[in-house]
Amino acid sequence: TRSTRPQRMLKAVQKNATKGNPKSVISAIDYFCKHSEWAMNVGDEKGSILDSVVTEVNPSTVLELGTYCGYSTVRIARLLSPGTKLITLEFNPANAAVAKQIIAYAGLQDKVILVEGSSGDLIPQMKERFGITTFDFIFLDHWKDRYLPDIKLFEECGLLRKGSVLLADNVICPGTPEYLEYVRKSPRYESKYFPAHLEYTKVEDGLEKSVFLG
Ligand SMILES: O=C(NCc1cccc(CNc2ccc3[nH]ncc3c2)c1)c1cc(-c2ccc(F)cc2)cc(O)c1O
Ligand SMILES: [Mg+2]
Repeated sequence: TRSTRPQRMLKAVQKNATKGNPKSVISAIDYFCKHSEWAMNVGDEKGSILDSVVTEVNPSTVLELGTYCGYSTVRIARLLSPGTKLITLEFNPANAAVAKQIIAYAGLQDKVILVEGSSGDLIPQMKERFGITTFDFIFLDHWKDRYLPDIKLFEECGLLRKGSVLLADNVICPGTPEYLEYVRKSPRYESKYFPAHLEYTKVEDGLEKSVFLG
C-alpha cells in the first residue's frame, strides 16, 4: 500500500540527515517540505521564534501538545539543559510511530517522553503520572479548537505558576480566535503576538506568547 506523508518524511530524514545531529534532521525536514511535499511542521521561520522563546525561558518542565512527526520536538529538545526532559502528546498513533523514529534519529530520545493520547485526557494526569507540579513552558500545536479548553484545563489542574509561558502555533492560520480573545482579554495573562508566515508558504500566520501572571 502507498506510504504516508510522515513515512516519506522519515525516509527523507534517514537519507539526508546525519544520525545524532538534530540540526541536520531539522534541515532535512525543512528541505523535504520546501522541495517535495508540504507538511504541517512549525517550519523554519516560526521555528526560529520558537527557538528564541525556549532559549529565553530555559525551562525545566516542558509540555508539547501535538507531536506530529517530531520536528518541533527536536527543535525544543536540542535546546534543553542536560537532564531536562520534554513531554509531548500525540493523538494519532501513526504520527507517534514516525515521530519516535525521527526523535531517535536526532539522538534526543533520552530528552523526550512521547505519550500517545489526547490533551483532554492526559493533562489531568500530568501530576500523578509524571510528577509535574507546574510547567515552565508549553507549546500548543494540536487541534486548534482544543487550545482554549486546554488552557482552562491547565488553570483548573494548577499546572501553571507565575511566569509560566505558553506559546501557541497557528493563531492566524488555521486560526484560534477564541483562544486569542481569551489570552488577550484575560488579566491573568500578558500576551504578545509574533508575526510570521504559515510554514513553507507566504500566507500570514504567527505565534502567540502568553505569560501566566498567577
Ligand atoms: O491542524 C493542525 N495541527 C493539528 C493537528 C492536525 C491533524 C492531526 C493532528 C493529530 N495530533 C493531535 C491531535 C489532537 C491532540 N490532542 N492532544 C494531542 C493531540 C495531537 C493534529 C495544523 C494545520 C495547519 C494547516 C493545514 C492546512 C492548511 F491549509 C493550513 C494550515 C498548519 C499547522 O501548523 C497545524 O499545526
Ligand atoms: Mg502548527
